[in-house]
Amino acid sequence: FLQCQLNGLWRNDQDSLMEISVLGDNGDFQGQYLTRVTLSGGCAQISPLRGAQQQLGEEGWPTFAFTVRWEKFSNATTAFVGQCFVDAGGKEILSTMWLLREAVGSLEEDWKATRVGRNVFTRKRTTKG
Ligand SMILES: O=C1C=CC(=NNc2ccccc2C(=O)O)C=C1
Repeated sequence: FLQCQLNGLWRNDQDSLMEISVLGDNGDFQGQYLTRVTLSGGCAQISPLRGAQQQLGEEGWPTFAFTVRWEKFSNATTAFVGQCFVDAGGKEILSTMWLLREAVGSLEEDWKATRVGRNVFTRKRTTKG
């Protein structure tokens, strides 16, 4: 499918923006993540992301995974896994689940260091339409 190529600009439920720019020929990709949320109440930050997607060509929609290393404010990392779908109206969505790992001060606190959630990304309309 021509659709569900991951490169481009995506937006999630929290209104964060993700730009996937470099697609390697082995399914690797890189990009930037502009988060709208912070754990410490700081301002929005741009953080690097790296991932890999399945290369399916014509059949099926690719599964992928990527990690965001949150810059500056926090010693935290999020891993997203998901799949790209095209809905009945031809709209592409990235349906993902994520694990957010926050640094904690001791092994005793390790139990509370990882959060999990769902996130859906849709393409951000660019002016090019
Ligand atoms: O300093 C930080 C630390 C964690 C963050 N997590 N963001 C996320 C975690 C899970 C899903 C979506 C987001 C998001 O920012 O959109 C953001 C900034």
